[in-house]
Amino acid sequence: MQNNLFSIEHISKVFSDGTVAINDVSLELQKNQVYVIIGPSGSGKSTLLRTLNLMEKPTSGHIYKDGQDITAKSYPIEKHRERVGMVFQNFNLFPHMTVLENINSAQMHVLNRDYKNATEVSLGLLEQVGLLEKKNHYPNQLSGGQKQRIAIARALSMHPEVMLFDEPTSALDPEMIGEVLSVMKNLVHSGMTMIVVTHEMGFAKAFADEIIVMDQGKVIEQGTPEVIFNQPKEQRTAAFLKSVLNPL
Ligand SMILES: Nc1ncnc2c1ncn2[C@@H]1O[C@H](COP(=O)(O)OP(=O)(O)OP(=O)(O)O)[C@@H](O)[C@H]1O
Repeated sequence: MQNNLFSIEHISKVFSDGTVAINDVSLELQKNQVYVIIGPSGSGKSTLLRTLNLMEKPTSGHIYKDGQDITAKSYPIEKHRERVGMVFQNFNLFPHMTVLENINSAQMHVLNRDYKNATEVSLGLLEQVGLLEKKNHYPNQLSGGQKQRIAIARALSMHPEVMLFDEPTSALDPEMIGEVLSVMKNLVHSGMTMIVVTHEMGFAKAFADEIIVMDQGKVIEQGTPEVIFNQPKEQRTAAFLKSVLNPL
């Protein structure tokens, strides 16, 4: 199918201690769509996300991107990662580099852009995330929300085809969550696929084209926010949503 980005076919991930993190998952992910993966703690959401940039290699099954088997031994992982941006819960900025250097780094070392071109791209992205005035600061001079906005800018500097977000707001104080979600909101349908693991149900409801619900290593159902929130097929989905939406 022309709009297919990833075809995930029967993947499982068993860690060396025997934990089955993903248990026979198959999914089709389309270009320029927003997917939000939800589910209880330990259900395999992060592991599934990490298989898409091969930070975790499935123990069995295959993942195809644009028809090519990215799980094949011969597949060029580094080239793949250039096209797949990742934003982590804990930002992963380089502490010894300024904000500008953080965003320039991969552009210069991986894409071979010269300093002038990289800086031009970085300054544009800093403006986009509203942090131009912080360009000469170091990460430890920033709030958590600012660090995450810089991490998003850094991932965007590679002009990725797909952005993976692994609980991007869960390490933040509540008052900083909105500024990060607002940057993410502006990326929705901007030409890239977004795959987001989050407990922010407001984001899922407002911006997901499709919600993927996981439990115990399996995708138990998937559908539009309307269906998942209002008429979930699975009792486990209803119970999970109740626990996060009405915890008391
Ligand atoms: N490197 C690892 N070695 C062994 N087990 C692991 C490893 N990474 C994750 N797991 C286990 O795999 C299962 C799935 O973990 P994963 O982090 O994917 O779940 P999750 O749904 O993202 O959870 P959370 O919402 O708490 O982040 C869990 O039981 C976890 O303990």
